Amino acid sequence: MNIHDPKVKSDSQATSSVSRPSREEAEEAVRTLLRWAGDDPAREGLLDTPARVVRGYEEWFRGYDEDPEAMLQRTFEEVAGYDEMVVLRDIRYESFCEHHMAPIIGKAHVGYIPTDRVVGISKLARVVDAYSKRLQVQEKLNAQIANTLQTVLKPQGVAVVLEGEHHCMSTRGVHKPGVSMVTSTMLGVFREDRETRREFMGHIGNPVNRL
Ligand SMILES: Nc1nc2c(ncn2[C@@H]2O[C@H](COP(=O)(O)OP(=O)(O)OP(=O)(O)O)[C@@H](O)[C@H]2O)c(=O)[nH]1
Ligand SMILES: [Zn+2]
Repeated sequence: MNIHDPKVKSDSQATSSVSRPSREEAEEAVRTLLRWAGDDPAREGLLDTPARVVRGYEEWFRGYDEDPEAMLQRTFEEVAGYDEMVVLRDIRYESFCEHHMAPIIGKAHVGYIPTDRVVGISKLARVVDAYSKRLQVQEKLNAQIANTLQTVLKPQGVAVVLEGEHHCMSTRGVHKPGVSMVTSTMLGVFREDRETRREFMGHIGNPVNRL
């Protein structure tokens, strides 16, 4: 698919201009898939399944209704001049690959060096969640988290490393369980300064060695 084709919608267009079907339409789509799988949606064990699946979608894809930039608005300046690296490592995330709608399960490691204000650490994890709970490719998820932190907090730099197991690779297709995809986005001083990057990697440990 050529995403530069004007007929192909970009991510932001796709999420803002699409009208949502009703809950009943969504449940009917699940019944169609159940029939496609070869089962009978009218049998007792499957009667409530469409409603459960739709409730599951509300949870798995709640990120479309969340605003990551708004999550970062409250910051704290009283940190006694602390201007060193802040790292949150091993943030579990659960996402879905946009090619197969299969789970991507992994860990995010997020670091930044504040300029004059810090953000509550739970908000870093909330931003990871808000972008995870959407259809994703790992590279995009990685870039979105890093770019949002950089744009809103305007720190000296941001580092985000993601590890993820893609169930589209482990449970279907090429069938390679245990494979972890590692991606990283380095911005500001993390990109420019090798020592800063090395300090961050030291804090999170080498993802590949920790599997
Ligand atoms: N770069 C990248 N690739 C991904 C991600 N998630 C899934 N993929 C890959 O996306 C590709 C889609 O390839 P296609 O050939 O269109 O789909 P497919 O026929 O189902 O391919 P197979 O998975 O190889 O069976 C596959 O190679 C997936 O492994 C991701 O987050 N990043
Ligand atoms: Zn996939």
